Amino acid sequence: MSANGDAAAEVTDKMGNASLKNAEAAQRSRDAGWVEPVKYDYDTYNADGKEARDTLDPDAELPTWAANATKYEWKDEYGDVGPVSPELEAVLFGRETRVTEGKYREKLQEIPVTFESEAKIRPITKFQDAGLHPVMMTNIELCGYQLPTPIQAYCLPSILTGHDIIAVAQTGSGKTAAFFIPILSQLMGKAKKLAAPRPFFIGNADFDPIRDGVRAEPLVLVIAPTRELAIQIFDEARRLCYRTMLRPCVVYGGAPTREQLDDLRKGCDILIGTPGRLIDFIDRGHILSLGRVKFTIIDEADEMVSADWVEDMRKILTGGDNNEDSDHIFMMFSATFPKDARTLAKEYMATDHIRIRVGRAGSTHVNVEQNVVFVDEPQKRDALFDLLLSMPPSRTIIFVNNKKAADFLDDYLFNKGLPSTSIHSDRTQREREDALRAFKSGKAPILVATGVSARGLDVKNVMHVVNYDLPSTDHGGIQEYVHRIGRTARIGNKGLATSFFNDKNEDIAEDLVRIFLEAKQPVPDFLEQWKPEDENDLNFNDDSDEEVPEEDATPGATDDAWGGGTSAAAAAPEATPATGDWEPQPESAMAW
Ligand SMILES: Nc1ncnc2c1ncn2[C@@H]1O[C@H](COP(=O)(O)OP(=O)(O)OP(=O)(O)O)[C@@H](O)[C@H]1O
Repeated sequence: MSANGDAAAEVTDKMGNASLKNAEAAQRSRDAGWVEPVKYDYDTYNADGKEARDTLDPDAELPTWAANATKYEWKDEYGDVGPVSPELEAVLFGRETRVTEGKYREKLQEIPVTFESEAKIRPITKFQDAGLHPVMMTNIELCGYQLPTPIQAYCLPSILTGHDIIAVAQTGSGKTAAFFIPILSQLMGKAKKLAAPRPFFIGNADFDPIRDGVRAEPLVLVIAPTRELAIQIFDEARRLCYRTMLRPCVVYGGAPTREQLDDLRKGCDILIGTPGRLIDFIDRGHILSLGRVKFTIIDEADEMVSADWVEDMRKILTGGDNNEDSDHIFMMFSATFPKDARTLAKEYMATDHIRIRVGRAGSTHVNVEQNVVFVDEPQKRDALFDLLLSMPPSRTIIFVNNKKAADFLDDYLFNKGLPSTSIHSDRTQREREDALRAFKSGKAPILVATGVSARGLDVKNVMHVVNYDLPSTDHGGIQEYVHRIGRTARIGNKGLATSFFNDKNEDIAEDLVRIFLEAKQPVPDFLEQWKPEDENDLNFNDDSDEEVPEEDATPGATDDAWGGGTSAAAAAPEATPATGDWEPQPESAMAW
């Protein structure tokens, strides 16, 4: 046999061995209880345009875009509250796919809250005490929210007094509902007066969005950094707007502009979007006007005020026909808020804004058990496979640091018979939505992701987060770590985070050790050298308030974690009259 022949035989042998090994691995995966992986149908799902589609199986079902998800559609004859829709209720509030409160919920309630405001506010202890609209109360009940979380306890009364707000609370602690409940409750019943004219389209077979549609003139604008997060916020809005005239819409890149446009033309009171697509629409003034916006909410605000987004944010907040009246309220929410970001954030806020912080900004939750194991780079793949097989199958997110690595690892796991899929910014939006759907439904309970998915994702029963690659300090660093591991242990559930560490990760070691010590997690020997001298004095640099001018610092506010403010009164909240029954807010409180 020629040398070439030998080489070819060797390659064939290697391939044979590899497939044998993969077959063995697949068998081990089945024995461990993982479901069979399902191949993604790229041809069907990515076929673009009618011609491409015509070549495919006509029965192949294409899922709808998340932006087109069903919502409550109001009819003029409804009066004040719309009738119940059992089918829609099942879709919106079904417990099978939604995160529900876990057994360790009381741990959420124990976290100390720092509240700074010139206004006297008393946190609520029950939703019934917040003076919410009755339809909102019913929707809260349908959501299964029995008690307000700490961030909600403070945000509800604060937002009802009409202040700008910066709110920081740990991952999975209900920040989305913390802003939507009070805002939507205030708008309920007033939507008819405030909203722009609506077209008649329900049941109107002749409805033509171009001919009959209207310009979208939302009252609420929510800006989020990623498409998946925008969709998720939209889902919460669909639930909390149920049976009301308030119509939520979501716009994000990668999905057909035309369909989002047609939806906007049916009327939009609550607009959620990612910056790029929002700007597209703002640039077309006949499609979207921000002139009526009363509430602007910036989610994951520390990310959105960073240099990466500065230009986009400027365009959105000042580039169109924005409502510049003083009654326009701004709010910022995040689980992390480093000092620099806080300083930038203040530029968007009124001087009398309220600051609410649950725990230390950027701390992790005790409900997450955090582990770190030393694994040399070449051993990581095998270590991951062994790790996945060493515990009962459960929804797992594996974070890597780049798109190539995500594809590569997804293929590796898939070839080993594990039910994986992946999500990152090089995948088409169709693929991203399908990946998430497969992950949520359990068809692909292993999701390989880049940092794009670190923030906000709220998926039921994510039991394990693996940092296959730890984030480097110049790409997200410890903040990203906090968001990543926050995909598990949401709202009183427990979860596990495992991070692979080796010499490449030394840059994050010190921050990681501090986070472990703060959360009372065991620090392994190989990280000992990064422990601070005094383990009881964890000086989180970004939690200090050094730039506060001395004359502004209030006594007792020395450990204020806000990056300062002109009059940071570290005030103990005081009483607001709590109404048990719904009473419309006085006009002065509504300010419009
Ligand atoms: N009061 C409540 N009681 C029970 N569950 C709640 C309550 N409020 C919100 N939730 C649920 O908690 C989950 C987490 O909420 P949400 O996604 O708003 O968290 P978050 O604080 O924004 O987290 P992250 O910082 O990771 O984005 C959601 O599934 C939501 O439906």
